[in-house]
Amino acid sequence: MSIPGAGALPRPTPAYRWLVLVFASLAMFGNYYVYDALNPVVDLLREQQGFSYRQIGMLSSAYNLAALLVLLVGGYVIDRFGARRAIVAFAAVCVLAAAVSAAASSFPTLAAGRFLLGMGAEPLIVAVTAVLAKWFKGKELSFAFGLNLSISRLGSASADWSTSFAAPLYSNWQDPLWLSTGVMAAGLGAALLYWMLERRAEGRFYLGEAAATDRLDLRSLYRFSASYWYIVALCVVFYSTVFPFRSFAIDYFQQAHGLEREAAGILSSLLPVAAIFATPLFGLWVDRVGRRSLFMAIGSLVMLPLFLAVTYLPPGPDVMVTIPLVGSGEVPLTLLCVILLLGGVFSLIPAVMWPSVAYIVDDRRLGSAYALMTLCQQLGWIAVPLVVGALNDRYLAGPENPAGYAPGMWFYTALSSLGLFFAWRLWRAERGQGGHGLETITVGSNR
Ligand SMILES: C[C@H](NC(=O)[C@@H](N)CCCCN)C(=O)O
Repeated sequence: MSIPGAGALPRPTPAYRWLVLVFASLAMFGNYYVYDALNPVVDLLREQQGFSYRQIGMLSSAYNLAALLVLLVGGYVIDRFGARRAIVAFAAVCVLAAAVSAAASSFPTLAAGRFLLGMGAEPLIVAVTAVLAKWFKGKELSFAFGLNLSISRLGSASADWSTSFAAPLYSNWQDPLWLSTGVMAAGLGAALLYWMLERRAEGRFYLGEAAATDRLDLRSLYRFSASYWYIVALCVVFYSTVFPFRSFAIDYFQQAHGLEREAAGILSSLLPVAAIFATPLFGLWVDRVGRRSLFMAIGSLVMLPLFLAVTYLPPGPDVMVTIPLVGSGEVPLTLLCVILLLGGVFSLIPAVMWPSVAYIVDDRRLGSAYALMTLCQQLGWIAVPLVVGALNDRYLAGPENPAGYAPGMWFYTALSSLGLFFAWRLWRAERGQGGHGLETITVGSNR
């Protein structure tokens, strides 16, 4: 929407832009916290509610199913009502979803809460992306995206850390979820502050044309190149591996490796913590050197042996890991090394993969390209927790039978090898005649 007389208005000041980034990112902090708040209560849900691993997998998939449905119309809602209102509305849905989950007394109600969360959380991510594009286009857009993602990951890490700083809440599975409702309510507060900031900016600053949101145009399916589809395929298998692994990780560290809940939470948090720092750095590095498809292939190669390493390598000596102001825990050296390596991959691949799409797809279809990629991501991510949950149940995984977790780890490994295959195909395509410059474009080059 263009603003009348916009030409006469100044662009927003840098301080105003960065304040917008802070509030939009705090809403994302709440969003990622609520999603990950379920992970540390998996063992309690099994003990206190008698849920099977298959049901835990279904809770995860309920989120993705809702996200899949709502992403089809989310772009329309954002275009129709504006990102400003959409952010507040979707953040409010997340608060409601968190409260429904915390108050649930049965599996269907908890599943309904996670379904509702998918309806709010994924379009909230899309709306925040649209807001950042609007305020930062032609300015520090990549850096703003990087910082936004880092603050979001801090939300994920904080949910893991709640096993330490909110340890007394973990006598039952509901209190940690009430805490997550409070955190998301604060996120809604941040969304409202963002709403006020943008309203105040109207008539004072020129914000440019509203950016293309991630609106899905299914006709575009036929128009993308092979390189785009290799990236989408990598995105699907990469996130279908990492996110479900995270969903089960705290419980897995407790049951299969005998860690205390606090230590398991600290260990699991190292994945997003590594990403908080490393994602923007990898982004800056790749902008300088190019070689994007090669980096995606390297990331996929590093990931390949990690799930088998946690399953079959000896644990090694215990090491004390301390997170200042949060807590500390003793974790086996092998697990620590694997999670740090996985954290590196979790930083490298997203830092390279999402921006790479912008080099491959025409500007006018970028919104559609991202929407389609997110949609495909949800499809894979729906299926994998169901499979892993079923495998854990089928092979009677538990503290008395840690080997029962091995089939799930083999499944992650199979997905990782597919990821490596797609990354390799992308690398070959990009080195050939039809390459889009993923290997060559750098900040110094003229494209
Ligand atoms: C940038 C990317 N985000 C996504 O993949 C989202 N569609 C889903 C995030 C859900 C986190 N609870 C990422 O986080 O790497």
